[in-house]
Amino acid sequence: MEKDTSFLLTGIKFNKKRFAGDFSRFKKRKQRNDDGPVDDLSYFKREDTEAEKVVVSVNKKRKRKTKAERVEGFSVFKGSDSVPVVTDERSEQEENNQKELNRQNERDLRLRKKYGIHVSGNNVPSPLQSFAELSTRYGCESYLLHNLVKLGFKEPTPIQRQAIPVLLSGRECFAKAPTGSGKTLAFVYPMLMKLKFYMQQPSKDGIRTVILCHTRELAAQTTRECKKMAKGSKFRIKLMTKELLRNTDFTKLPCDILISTPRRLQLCICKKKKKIDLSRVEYLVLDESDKLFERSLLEQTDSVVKACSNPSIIRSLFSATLPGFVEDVARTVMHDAVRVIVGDKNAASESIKQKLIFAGSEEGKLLALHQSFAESLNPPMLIFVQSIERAEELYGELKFDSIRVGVIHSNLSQEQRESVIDDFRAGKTWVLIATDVLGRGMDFKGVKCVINYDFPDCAASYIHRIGRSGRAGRIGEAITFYTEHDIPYLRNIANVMTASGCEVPSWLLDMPKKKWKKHCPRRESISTKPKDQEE
Ligand SMILES: Nc1ncnc2c1ncn2[C@@H]1O[C@H](COP(=O)(O)OP(=O)(O)OP(=O)(O)O)[C@@H](O)[C@H]1O
Repeated sequence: MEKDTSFLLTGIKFNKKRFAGDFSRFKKRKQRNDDGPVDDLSYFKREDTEAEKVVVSVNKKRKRKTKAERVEGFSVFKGSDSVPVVTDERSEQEENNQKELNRQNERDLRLRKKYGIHVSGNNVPSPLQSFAELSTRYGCESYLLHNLVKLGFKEPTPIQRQAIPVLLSGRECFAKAPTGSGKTLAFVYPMLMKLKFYMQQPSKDGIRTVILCHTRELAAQTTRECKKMAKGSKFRIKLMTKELLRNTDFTKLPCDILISTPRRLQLCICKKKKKIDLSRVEYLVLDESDKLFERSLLEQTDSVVKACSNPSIIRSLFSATLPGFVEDVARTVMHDAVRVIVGDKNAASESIKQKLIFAGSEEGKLLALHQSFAESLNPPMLIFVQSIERAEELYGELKFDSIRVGVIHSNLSQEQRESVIDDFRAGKTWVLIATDVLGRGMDFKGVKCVINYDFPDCAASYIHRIGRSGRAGRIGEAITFYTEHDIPYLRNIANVMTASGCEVPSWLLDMPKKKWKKHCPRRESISTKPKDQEE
């Protein structure tokens, strides 16, 4: 039965004779749909012309190509597969556009291959060929480009080439790139570019960006880097300090970028009065994201992520290590994200020469350390131990030697920690003994050598610790002492070494694999005193 559509034409006098041609076309379509219900959606479909069929098939090929680009087995970051629907007739212009698009895709693939960039996700934006493209493609303000020049950065690093366009195109980003490869700039710079529109009239919308860092030291360092990159702008960049936490009415805090540890920010969220409002945050960065999602920080991180409730928020997760559980978390919080992986998944930075030394016993470690100082002390140097107690013990052993040594761990006050770091940065101390509190994220430019005095507790911790050297393309050295306790886990380190291009003796690779849970064995105390003289 024909549906009565006459109400659509009420009040219109229709000259059927004059528009007979058009009228007959409508009639034909009606007839065709007499077979089925008129309100079927197919009523609105029209037959593809031959030209359109060609375009559609080109689009299908494009669609397949985009999918092939994804890293296999990774389906988290699926989203809008927004291949444009071509409805108009194909013109010469469109054909040229398609050719240009294909050329662009090929250029992107070549560039990614050259820099070891792997991407997954839909319609991933083209990587940057140079920093100049920030201006030509994205209209970056000149003061920001000048800041890059002042910082001496000539070329983007691989992670910057890909992550910056992803964030600038308003996509969420899940990124893994080697230690010391410039991830901080990769997430700070696009933020500064996106926030630019408010520069003339600072926003009164409260906090617009949050960067979470796992330690106060890293938060302080990131704040400093942000300020360097934003120099010349009016951005209000704030570090969440103890004082700010205690004395601030957060309902009135003018702030564009807030950098904090999850613990301090959680305290502000839970405050009874004058508490912080994060519901308007536009950008949330979880730096060292795998650490932030570890059990010790998970609850605090989670409450910050929840408090940043703006539905159009752009979140990004950055780290040099990317275990499966972080991807699982990403699945639950991110939407239409792009995943960017630079280099091998389980590798350390390739510019670090890695060595394993069998020290036999605790005594043997101390001897080996003294020997390496005597042969070639190559400061500045970092020495990692597994506990606060052992850090103090080793400091006690070395402080009377003729080398300038410092120690840092979480039992020191904030002021003491800051002063130790300042001394190390200024070259007043040459050797810094540290627990894992300094194992991640810290950028001491000149560190030439890292010694793992105590074997690290997991592969990720190994990668981050040794990554304190060999930063920004410099050459570094990493020496790891091991004793009988550590032998079952040697194979895991050997795997990292192989993945980062280091030569590893074949006997090491023949060792059985052992699933690595937190390895923190009881070790004899560090002491040169004969046992009967120890207190
Ligand atoms: N494009 C660039 N060219 C040269 N140096 C750069 C560039 N971008 C960043 N750097 C420098 O590289 C060093 C390492 O950067 P950053 O601390 O961001 O590394 P990262 O990838 O976050 O390392 P980690 O994983 O250890 O935290 C810094 O000293 C930074 O100033």
